[in-house]
Amino acid sequence: MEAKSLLSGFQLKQTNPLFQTFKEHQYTKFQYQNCASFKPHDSKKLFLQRVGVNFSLKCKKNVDDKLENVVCLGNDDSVIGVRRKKLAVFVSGGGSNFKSIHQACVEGLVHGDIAVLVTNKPDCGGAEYARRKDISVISFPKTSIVPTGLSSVDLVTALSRNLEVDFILLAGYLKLLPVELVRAYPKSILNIHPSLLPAFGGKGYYGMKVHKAVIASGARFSGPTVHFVDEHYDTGRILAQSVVPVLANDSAEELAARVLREEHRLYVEVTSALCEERIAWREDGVPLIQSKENPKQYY
Ligand SMILES: Nc1nc2c(c(=O)[nH]1)N[C@@H](CN(C=O)c1ccc(C(=O)N[C@@H](CCC(=O)O)C(=O)O)cc1)CN2
Ligand SMILES: NCC(=O)N[C@@H]1O[C@H](COP(=O)([O-])[O-])[C@@H](O)[C@H]1O
Repeated sequence: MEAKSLLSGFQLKQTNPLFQTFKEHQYTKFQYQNCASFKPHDSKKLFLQRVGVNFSLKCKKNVDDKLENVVCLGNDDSVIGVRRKKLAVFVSGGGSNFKSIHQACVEGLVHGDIAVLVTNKPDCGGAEYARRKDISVISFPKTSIVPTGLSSVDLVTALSRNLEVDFILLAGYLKLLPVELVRAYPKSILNIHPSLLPAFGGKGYYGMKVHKAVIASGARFSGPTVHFVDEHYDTGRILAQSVVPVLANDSAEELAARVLREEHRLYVEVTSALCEERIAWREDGVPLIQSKENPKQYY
């Protein structure tokens, strides 16, 4: 259903105090996400976006006195929309991608919240940040060094049943995810890798090892890849990539820093699309992202 025709189906009630807010922001045009799949009586909240700028107004004040989910009222005052998602992030180190995604959730760039951090290194920088932000931390896997870690079965229960996590984001997690978890979250686990997969991926390719291999190869370009996770290292379906130059005199550290800056941007962009249900699957199994600015376009 065309957004325009749907818009005519909803009388935006100007008497509602929320809609007074729209006037303050001089909204020129609305882009309705996934409206066609909702019926006026659905009790979901519609995630409205101002075309060109991702701006999400929210229906009630939260603890930070910030606005939360927008409400689009149907003729019968019903509400519809995209549900805010729950995320689990897996890290093993400093967690700069994790921090970047958390900040994007707080600022409203990502329609989701980080429910839990999972790590095999309970003392890592990512875990320390999580504790400072009152985000739950789970240790995984259970080892002699980390006896408090969860088993694979207990982790699946904790994430899927107790925390009701929608999506899992790997961000510098350096262990192979168990098959139980991969199968429990089909098409719902992403990983970011610091090279243009399928090049420079697989067992042994992580952190600085990747950038050293890229430089040694003479490659002129590198960049991050966000892909869905399957049962093997780095072989899941590629969802997004971004390219940065490899300069003639680059050290591995300089290249790593250039790629990492692009990782932070790309992972937030992809997580935003994931939480707004803007991921589509081509007939040949390739995942695509629906453009925020023009829903008829995919990339
Ligand atoms: N089932 C999956 N699990 C994980 C994936 C995946 O694609 N499928 N991605 C990795 C992240 N990763 C690359 O993006 C990656 C991480 C670690 C390794 C690796 O070789 N690890 C070493 C151990 C390193 C350590 O313990 O310090 C190893 O397994 O020998 C390769 C790729 C996360 N999990
Ligand atoms: N193969 C996995 C891998 O190498 N992942 C890489 O680990 C770094 C984690 O940094 P962060 O902890 O600061 O986000 C990132 O560069 C990420 O691409």
